[in-house]
Amino acid sequence: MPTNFTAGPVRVRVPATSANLGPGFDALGLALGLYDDVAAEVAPGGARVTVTGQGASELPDDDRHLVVRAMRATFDALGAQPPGLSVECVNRIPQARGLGSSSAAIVAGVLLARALVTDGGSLLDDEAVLRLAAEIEGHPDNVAPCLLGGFTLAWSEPSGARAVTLPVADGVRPTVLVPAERGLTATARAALPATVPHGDAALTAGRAALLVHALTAEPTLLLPATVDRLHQDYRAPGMPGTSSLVNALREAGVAAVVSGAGPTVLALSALPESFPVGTDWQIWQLPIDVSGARVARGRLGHAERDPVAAGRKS
Ligand SMILES: Nc1ncnc2c1ncn2[C@@H]1O[C@H](COP(=O)(O)OP(=O)(O)OP(=O)(O)O)[C@@H](O)[C@H]1O
Ligand SMILES: N[C@@H](CCO)C(=O)O
Repeated sequence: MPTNFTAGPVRVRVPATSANLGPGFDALGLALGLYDDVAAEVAPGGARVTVTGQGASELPDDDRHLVVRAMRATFDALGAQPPGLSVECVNRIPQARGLGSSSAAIVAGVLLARALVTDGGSLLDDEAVLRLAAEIEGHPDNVAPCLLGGFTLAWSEPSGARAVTLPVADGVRPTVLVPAERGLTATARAALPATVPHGDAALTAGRAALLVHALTAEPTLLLPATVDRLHQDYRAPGMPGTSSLVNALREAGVAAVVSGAGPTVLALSALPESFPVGTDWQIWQLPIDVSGARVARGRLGHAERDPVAAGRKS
């Protein structure tokens, strides 16, 4: 059992992620070049969280904050609970939009707690970090790309979540179309049926397999490869604007899907120049993040505190 915590703060940069990618429900995910920066250090008592950027006036500033909850769960796993925590968050990932904000917060918390415990890396290896983060989140398809970067395929075994990273072919250009309205993943999951027709399951399994090929080797197949029958139609009544935009983009030949549990739309191929998206949507072309979460020693610096999203092109 460790009893010592490292001196001084640690910080982490965590990417946004888009899960499902159409037919890969709870399995496929992509890390995107839009980041939250979080720093933490051990403090005398209680938890104090400061937030700037996304969610600044809305998120809790104490033990209820998701980063702190993930840190506490990790300290429990490591057998060493510090008296208190001081946490600073600079958030750029919009929350409850389908861009993996909760997974980013969880991954940040798990990695920060591990880095604050002396010898934390040997007590909790990277595979164990994935298992713990996926357990806290409830499914592995966002935490895997957030941790590993790139295009990931995640699955769960009796011992917990596992994931592999696959190379993405040139020519895959993610664009996210982000609405003002929010949608909680828990609500979107409650809209799913307990069973689906065999034909829908068979079609979606085939397209998920095709999607791995399309993303890694043949992007011209992205449109047929992103057909899903497991979740998007069931969730459409709860996000009609998202559903209409996905359908319109697909009719225009764009491989568009609901990002995660929505309501953001992810396009994996370029939008036609004059496509009428409407003014309700923010349109961001984002690079694929290939590094995943990055931990460093020290407080957030000037660059990490800059609220403008690095890599984001509107
Ligand atoms: N950076 C953060 N700090 C603290 N809490 C957060 C943070 N990001 C998300 N949360 C919590 O998670 C909730 C959103 O999680 P949810 O899983 O519904 O959406 P998401 O992760 O943004 O989308 P998706 O899982 O579909 O990609 C927020 O309402 C908030 O309670
Ligand atoms: N696979 C998850 C991703 C969102 O967290 C879902 O669609 O519910």
